[in-house]
Amino acid sequence: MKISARRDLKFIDLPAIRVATGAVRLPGSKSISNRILLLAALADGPTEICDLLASDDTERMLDALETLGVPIVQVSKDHYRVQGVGGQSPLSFPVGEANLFLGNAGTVFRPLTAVLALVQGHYRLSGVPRMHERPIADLVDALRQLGADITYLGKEGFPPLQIKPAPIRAKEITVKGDVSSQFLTSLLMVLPLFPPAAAEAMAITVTGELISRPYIELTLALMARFGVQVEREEWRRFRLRADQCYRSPGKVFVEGDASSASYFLAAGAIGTGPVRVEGIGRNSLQGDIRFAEALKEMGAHIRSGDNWMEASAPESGILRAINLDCNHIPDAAMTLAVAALFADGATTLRNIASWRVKETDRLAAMANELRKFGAAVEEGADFLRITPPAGGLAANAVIDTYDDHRMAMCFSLASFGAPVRINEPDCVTKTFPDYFEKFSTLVRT
Ligand SMILES: O=C(O)C1=C[C@@H](OP(=O)(O)O)[C@@H](O)[C@H](O)C1
Ligand SMILES: C=C(OP(=O)(O)O)C(=O)O
Repeated sequence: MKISARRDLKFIDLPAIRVATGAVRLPGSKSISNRILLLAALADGPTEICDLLASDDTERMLDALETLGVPIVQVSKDHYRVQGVGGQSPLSFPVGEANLFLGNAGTVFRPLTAVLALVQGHYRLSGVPRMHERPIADLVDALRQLGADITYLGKEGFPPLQIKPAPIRAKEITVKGDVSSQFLTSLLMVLPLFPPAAAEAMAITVTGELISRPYIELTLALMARFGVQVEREEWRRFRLRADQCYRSPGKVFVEGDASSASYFLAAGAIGTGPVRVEGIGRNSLQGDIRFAEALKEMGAHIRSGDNWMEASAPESGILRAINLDCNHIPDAAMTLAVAALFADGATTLRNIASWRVKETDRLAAMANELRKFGAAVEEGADFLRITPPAGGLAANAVIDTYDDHRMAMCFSLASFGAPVRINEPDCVTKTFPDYFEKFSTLVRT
């Protein structure tokens, strides 16, 4: 049965929800979709991509690649054919001069900066105002070590950027790992663009702690699908085996999005369940699959198969409070922060300083909005401690979403405790345009 949620462009009102059961097919993974689109463009020959995510972040990558002259055909709704422009040395795009608007998509802005810094063209890269507040200096510093000509057009260390042709020298470089793993991902993805002899001289050393490591594993796994093996020494040093270039795997399928799965699995864990997500399974490439382990620690029942996962609530109906290092699941950890409202004590989510430089300052935003339900929230430099309100969640809270898709999606779960209004719900278009429609098919008042 569908819930009757009132919705217009400005807000969505969710009634108090008691139960969540059923199954949803997940949208494609954002992280996999954008990596595969770029790898396909850099490969030699055509790649068929099935189950690609349709959302703002993937549209930004598709638009950028088309602007650069990469031939892309949409075969059907989520099925694309990309004609790679690789196989020439040095690599260049058919369009050597372009202005690219990349929205707020980190998985587009950072990797394209690295690729375009090497291809000897004139490019300007910009995004929404928030993208111009998200740091990129660590990546630019690493590319400058190779000789790249990159200028900050606004504030030093932040987009927008201008890239000009420059002599590039392959050499050993360093990159900081403690602000975003996307910088290392971007450098890894361009390793095969160097001519074979030069690639031998290339190595990337990470300085400082490397955060969000599963996303590096995802990058390496997808590069391997496109025929490129990277050798790594622990999480410190990465280099290419000689003489490798990207080769189209022919046809690739995009898994369902594990971060998007977290909202539905949490719904099952809070609201009776079982709730099943289809499109990811126990062998997923994505690190956010480990969100299910956190839910299990909170007492939820989890089952999984090759292409599905399912969550249901503990017999007691109440989740256990946890104390968890969430560095490996930075996106899905936001879902845990809202699930914490339904726990039997104070939940602590640690090692999430990167939240401050994402779609919004997520530590501050999350603390503000959780307090609207009467929760006691301690906001540390890199942690949150959430104590649920003793007498149940305050009714009719009005939640601001800060143009952050995950704020909108994870606060839908608060409706299991009380009616809630979510402002500006359309920010979900970044990764999951029909989130609220899918959510409403699972829940009952
Ligand atoms: O590489 C990726 O696909 C991503 C890496 C993570 O960012 P950080 O490495 O900045 O934590 C994650 O939050 C983001 O949504 C996607
Ligand atoms: C941090 C996120 O996005 P981005 O890829 O823009 O970094 C996210 O989706 O939660």
